[in-house]
Amino acid sequence: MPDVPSPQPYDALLLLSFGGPEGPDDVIPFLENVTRGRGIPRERLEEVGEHYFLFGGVSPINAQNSALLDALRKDFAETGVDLPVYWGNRNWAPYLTDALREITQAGHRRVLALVTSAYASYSGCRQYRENLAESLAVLSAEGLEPPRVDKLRHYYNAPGFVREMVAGVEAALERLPEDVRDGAHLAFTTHSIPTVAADTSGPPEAHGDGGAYVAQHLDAAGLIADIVRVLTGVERPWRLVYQSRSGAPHIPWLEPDICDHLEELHAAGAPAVVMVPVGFVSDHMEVLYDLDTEAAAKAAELGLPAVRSATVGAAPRFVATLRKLVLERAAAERGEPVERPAMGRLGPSHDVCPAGCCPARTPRPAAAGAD
Ligand SMILES: CC1=C(CCC(=O)O)c2cc3nc(cc4[nH]c(cc5[nH]c(cc1n2)c(C)c5CCC(=O)O)c(CCC(=O)O)c4C)C(CCC(=O)O)=C3C
Ligand SMILES: [Fe+2]
Repeated sequence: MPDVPSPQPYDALLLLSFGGPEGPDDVIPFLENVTRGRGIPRERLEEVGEHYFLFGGVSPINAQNSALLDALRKDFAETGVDLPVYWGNRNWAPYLTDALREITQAGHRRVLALVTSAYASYSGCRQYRENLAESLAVLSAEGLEPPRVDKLRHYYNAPGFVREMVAGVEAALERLPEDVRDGAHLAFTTHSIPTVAADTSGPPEAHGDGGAYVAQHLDAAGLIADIVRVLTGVERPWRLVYQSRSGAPHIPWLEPDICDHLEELHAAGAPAVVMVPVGFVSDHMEVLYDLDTEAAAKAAELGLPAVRSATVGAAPRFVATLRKLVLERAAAERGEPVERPAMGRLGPSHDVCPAGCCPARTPRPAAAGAD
């Protein structure tokens, strides 16, 4: 009899994401949820609200997560992985607390959380762990006995993520006019964050030379650029740039911005650019507005041929890599020896965030980590 892959000790997987508005009336309440106590200027909120209104007040992120949820369930069914998959968000329905309540009432005791952020950072890692702690506390206060929740390791260097991004860059290059294809630059983009948050991202011992956030993105981007070079036989210049900056202007955030980078490329005579959203796992608003709308308009204004490569979304190869990570972690929790596939130079991330990992400005209780 073939081995049946075991997810034990886990009895539920939780897809944990950001959430987004479903219509015009949701936009402001959603933005209020996102920015509660975070000191984002009012003007920035109004500006970001306009991005959503441009798309009928609907963020694409919920549909993207539904698709990922379906793809995970289908993959698990096909590979014999017996693990129910739930979904909860930080900022909009379905809310995390409701998902965890449902999980608790179904009798599940060990939950593995998969967050829709592939990298280390306060926003993409610890903040989700704080959300977990908060929701678990709410359930305890309701008299329920919530399950233990662990968090899956960062997957930016998992083979299925990297290979899917590579395939996306290859396909994007094909969409460029042939005469500029070989000369195209690769602009890898991710969410800008305050430089303070970048410098302290990841485990404390990783701080000091810029933090894990930038290091992990550089590792992934360099690797993708290198594989694309080998596959196409053409070496293309690449750079990691940033997008979606918010916060007050006097606080330093990671730079350069993608639009400034496009201007620089144009001034330097670059014939074309592929924008590679390496920092994002699906086509949510940051991708559809900041890249496909704003940066695309900037490139058009400059007369710079530009295409944007795909995010991994619910691609089968990405979903398969997530399943392997779930089974790897389950085996590790059972105390079995495991392979930890990882590409690039940094190696596999820790299973459990150590104390002081991606610290908050104001310390708050966090679950699924050492502190
Ligand atoms: C690192 C990172 C990721 C990637 C990791 C991950 O994917 O989690 C991410 C994802 C996302 N960010 C999103 C939306 C927003 N982020 C904001 C604000 C902020 N993001 C930050 C960082 C990140 N954000 C930061 C440091 C802020 C400043 C304030 C704060 O520290 O909170 C604001 C407030 C307005 C503004 O300032 O832009 C909004 C509306 C959406 C949903 C998109 C949709 O609706 O489709 C998604 C997936
Ligand atoms: Fe954000």
